[in-house]
Amino acid sequence: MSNQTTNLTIIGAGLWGKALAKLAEYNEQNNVRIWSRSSSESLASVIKEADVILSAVSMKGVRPTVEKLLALNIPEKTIFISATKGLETKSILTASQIWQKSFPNHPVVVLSGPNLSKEIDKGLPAATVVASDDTVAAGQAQEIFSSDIFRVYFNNDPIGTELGGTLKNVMAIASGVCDGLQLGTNAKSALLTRALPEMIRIGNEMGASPETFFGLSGLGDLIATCDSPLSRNYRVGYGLSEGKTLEQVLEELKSTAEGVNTANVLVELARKYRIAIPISRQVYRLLNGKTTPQEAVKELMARDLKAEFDDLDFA
Ligand SMILES: NC(=O)C1=CN([C@@H]2O[C@H](COP(=O)(O)OP(=O)(O)OC[C@H]3O[C@@H](n4cnc5c(N)ncnc54)[C@H](O)[C@@H]3O)[C@@H](O)[C@H]2O)C=CC1
Ligand SMILES: O=C(CO)COP(=O)(O)O
Repeated sequence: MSNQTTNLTIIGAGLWGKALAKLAEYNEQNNVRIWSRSSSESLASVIKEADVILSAVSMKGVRPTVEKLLALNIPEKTIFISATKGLETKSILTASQIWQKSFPNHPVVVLSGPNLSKEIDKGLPAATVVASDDTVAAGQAQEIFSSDIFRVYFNNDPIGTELGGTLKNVMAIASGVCDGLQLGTNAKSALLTRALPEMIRIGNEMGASPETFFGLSGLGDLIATCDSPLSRNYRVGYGLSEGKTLEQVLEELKSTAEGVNTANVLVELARKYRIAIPISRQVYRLLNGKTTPQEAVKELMARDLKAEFDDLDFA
């Protein structure tokens, strides 16, 4: 590991931005600054010396953040890291796609993995993935965050890495429903196992490598989020299964549950590219008051019988 100081500015001081700041500060060679909309300092002053700018804002904050930064003449060598897990309404772009389209000459890295912020805050061990077409930038991101409590892998499939974290949020809502209705371990196992090919089908259409979904950012994050009451998306599903309205659940949560918006965007994406998304579709219907938790389960069980692997393209 190099001893050179890296100036890192984190934008977004929510749960994830703060946890990432703590992880970066754990390594003494990093000089970390954190900024949010309510900060007293100007954005221009906190990014002035930045070698790396990490965005941990929620999906709806990505475009406004990008627009603020576009006005600030950032040197092309500055690396952007995107830690958001979501899809933009209308454009159907991921956060890193927005960053890369807006800053085509900058290296963009995705950071995603099974990383429940409350566990990370306690200093519990965890692992994640940094992914980029730019291997040097990915290596630098790896150095910033790697420590004896955080193991950072890299790959060169940013879209696959990002989609793992994004699509599992919808599955976590389904999983919360499954547990809330006390459907049992067999049902949960079937749900999570069938969730993976559904995520891979979407990934195939968006240019991701199927194998990425079997890694930490796919299967890893699916397991973490779908089996933990620390996950806000899981809690959305659990709350709905208890008969609460979505508004009630979100009010109680007082935090971001990206899966709600992602489910709505996914239905558009599936329509456009004719992708079968049976689980996500039931989540969408439930979130939009078009079905009940019990009815959604019945509909999934009544689907046409099919071969287990006939819809996966691993080519
Ligand atoms: N909390 C966690 O365990 C993890 C969260 N993530 C992802 O990180 C992202 C942020 O999540 P959290 O920090 O947990 O959410 P949060 O609700 O705690 O914080 C959201 C942050 O986004 C900012 N924001 C929202 N709208 C904005 C706008 N229009 N302009 C500028 N900033 C805006 C808020 O000021 C706040 O700093 C989400 O995409 C989430 O899926 C990823 C991994 C772990
Ligand atoms: O992405 C996460 C863990 O990897 C956080 O999940 P929630 O957004 O559902 O809390």
